[in-house]
Amino acid sequence: MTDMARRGGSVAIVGRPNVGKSTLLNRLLGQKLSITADKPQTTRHRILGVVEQPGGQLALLDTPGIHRMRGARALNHALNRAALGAVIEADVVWFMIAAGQWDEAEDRILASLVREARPVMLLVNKIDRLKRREDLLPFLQSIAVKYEFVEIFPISALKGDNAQRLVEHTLAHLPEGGARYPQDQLTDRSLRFISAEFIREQIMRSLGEEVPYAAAVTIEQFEESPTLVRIIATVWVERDGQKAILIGKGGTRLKTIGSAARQSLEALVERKVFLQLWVKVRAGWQDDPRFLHSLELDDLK
Ligand SMILES: Nc1nc2c(ncn2[C@@H]2O[C@H](COP(=O)(O)OP(=O)(O)OP(=O)(O)O)[C@@H](O)[C@H]2O)c(=O)[nH]1
Repeated sequence: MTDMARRGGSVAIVGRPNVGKSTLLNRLLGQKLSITADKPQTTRHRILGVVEQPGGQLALLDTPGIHRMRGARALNHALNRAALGAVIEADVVWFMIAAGQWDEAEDRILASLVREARPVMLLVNKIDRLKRREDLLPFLQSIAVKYEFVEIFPISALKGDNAQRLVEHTLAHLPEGGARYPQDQLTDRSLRFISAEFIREQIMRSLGEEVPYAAAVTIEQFEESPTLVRIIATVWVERDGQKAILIGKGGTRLKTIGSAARQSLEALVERKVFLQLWVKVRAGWQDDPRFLHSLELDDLK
């Protein structure tokens, strides 16, 4: 097959927070690119991951979970905008839900997808979690009537069940000649950006409810050599109390976060990583357009 003939296109992965969108992206890439945690609203950006297959190329767009806006902080608007922006860019949409769960949030998301008129494949994730397998079929029947989905796919992003079939079926819906990224390109995000995300991932994972949502990471220094990547980063929080929690007694929590982030970065860059973290307070950053701009959170990316 010539390169010109290879099928390809963009696929937006959308759904409510925490259904497993980033887990699926990483699974299909065969490596971690998008951060995951057992908490809603982990993903804050649109993350491109390019999946190469013999039959073509999928440009997967992982998106922030679409959520109902409580209050109207600029950050929340940016998250929903990033998700819907990816849908507008996409040739096909993967609408992900968790097996057994369809309520008002799903109705709302579906309504916005219908408006954009893209072919929608429904992904029913976390089938490995179902206690009774026989519950799956009636659930699939009950959601099949919601919309004319192009296909409905039960999957497990975590275990990989049905993931390869999903890719093959999706390629069939993408145009010939649509592969647009070089075959060795993984993403359009810089290593610097991914580093900030990997640090944020560990904050999401190691702290309770409040602090992760008040935290943002910026990279102050990023130097690469063939053997070492040297990173100095600042973690921004909104209040002094959050700073104290993040640092922990005698600095232990920050140390644990830094060490876990360093390890996951080393796996990505296949080099040693030196990582230094600072914590600073910036009240109201979630409403500060200039700061959101510096986090690349003000565009449709
Ligand atoms: N059992 C099970 N857990 C899964 C599966 N897929 C994802 N998870 C878990 O669900 C949680 C959320 O996964 P994420 O991939 O971060 O979810 P997300 O949809 O990207 O979340 P947001 O960033 O909030 O939009 C994590 O703890 C995952 O390990 C699955 O197929 N089975």
